[in-house]
Amino acid sequence: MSATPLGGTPAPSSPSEVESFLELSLVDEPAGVAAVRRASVEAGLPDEASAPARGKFLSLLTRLSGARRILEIGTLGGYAAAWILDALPEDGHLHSLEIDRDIADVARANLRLADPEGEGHRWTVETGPAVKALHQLTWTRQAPFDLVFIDADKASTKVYLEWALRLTAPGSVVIVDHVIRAGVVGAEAGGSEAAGMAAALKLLHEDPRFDATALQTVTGRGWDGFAIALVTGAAAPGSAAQRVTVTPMGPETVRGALEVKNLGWRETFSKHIAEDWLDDMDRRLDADVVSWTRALQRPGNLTRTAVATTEDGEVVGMASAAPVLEESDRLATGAKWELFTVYVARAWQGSGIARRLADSVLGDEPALLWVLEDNPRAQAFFEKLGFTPDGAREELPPEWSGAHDIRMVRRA
Ligand SMILES: C[S@@+](CC[C@H](N)C(=O)[O-])C[C@H]1O[C@@H](n2cnc3c(N)ncnc32)[C@H](O)[C@@H]1O
Repeated sequence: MSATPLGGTPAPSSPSEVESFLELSLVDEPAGVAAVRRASVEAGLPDEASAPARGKFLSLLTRLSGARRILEIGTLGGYAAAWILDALPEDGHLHSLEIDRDIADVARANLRLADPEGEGHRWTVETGPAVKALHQLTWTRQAPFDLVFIDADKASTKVYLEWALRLTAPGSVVIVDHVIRAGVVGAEAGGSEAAGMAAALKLLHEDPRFDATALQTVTGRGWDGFAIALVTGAAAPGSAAQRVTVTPMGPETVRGALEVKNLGWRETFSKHIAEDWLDDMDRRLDADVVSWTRALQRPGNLTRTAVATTEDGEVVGMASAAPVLEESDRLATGAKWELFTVYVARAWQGSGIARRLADSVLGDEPALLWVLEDNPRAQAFFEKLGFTPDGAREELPPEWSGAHDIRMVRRA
């Protein structure tokens, strides 16, 4: 049959006919993307590019996830890359890795058709073995990537997933294409590709830093499938961070928690607050320990606290939240809880502890927080927790040398 748009006849009756039917009915290939597909065929590239419906899926995923920094492993002629670029915001960047020099040259020429002005700032095709490039990406400022698309040599997929963990942040999305090929998924099915995919699926399942599923699909090329994973921010299995426990603050952990907080203030605010003021804060530590301990034990205390403690009993992180007190905040945002503090000792930063602390005091309830306007790192962390700036801005007291806080809100 010849596939026809909705309402056409006869009905499609095979996977390739259904695929053509869906493409005609649903997937409008943008002109630049179509040009890349045609140029790839003319260049005689292997017929291994994503199908249009898969390309559109990647494009939608880019928009759904709000991804700005994207990593693709396995460029081929740049067909999937062109779909991603079609959805990428103006200030976004796609970094794509291709081992074959000739193929990478074709991909660059193709992507110039789709995005002539974007080379070097909206997109880059890097030639060479992906593992080498991934190693170098850890030293550049391009990571963390918001979205990683793994579509290269299947035997190495587990290794690419391990790199993806190093090059992403909690909230990032990872797609692995072709986890299923002709129904083959397990190592027992034989071959290095099947073994590679089986190892990748095992990692996606067992490593708490991923929360993943896989869907099998039928395309014109046969029985296929992809996995999709969220990077969770949990600690690596077996790592020291995983053995850190998060519990409510008690009298025995108040001092450690306040020491972590005071150090956090020095690291974060020393350019805004005078040294004397920070020294005073340290001198008040004993008095603060007494007042925090009393406050925690006071009947009806509504403040929620959390501390992160190592196996040796050292406090390496703390967080606190309380019901929103300011009527104006509550009315403007609908938030129930205000996150007051989240601090993690420097040596433990980046290991998922801050997220565990914040989750412990907020759960998933609507919440707000105020954060220094000039602290993009903290704002990026809170964005990964689901907070967004709502436009409110306040000048801080005089000792803050004119600095401002902005309000960030996480709705239900
Ligand atoms: C399935 S194709 C990619 C298709 C492309 N993502 C798309 O959907 O349009 C796989 C590509 O990965 C490349 N590749 C294979 N091994 C690689 C490696 N070790 N490093 C980088 N690229 C690799 C191949 O040369 C090939 O072009």
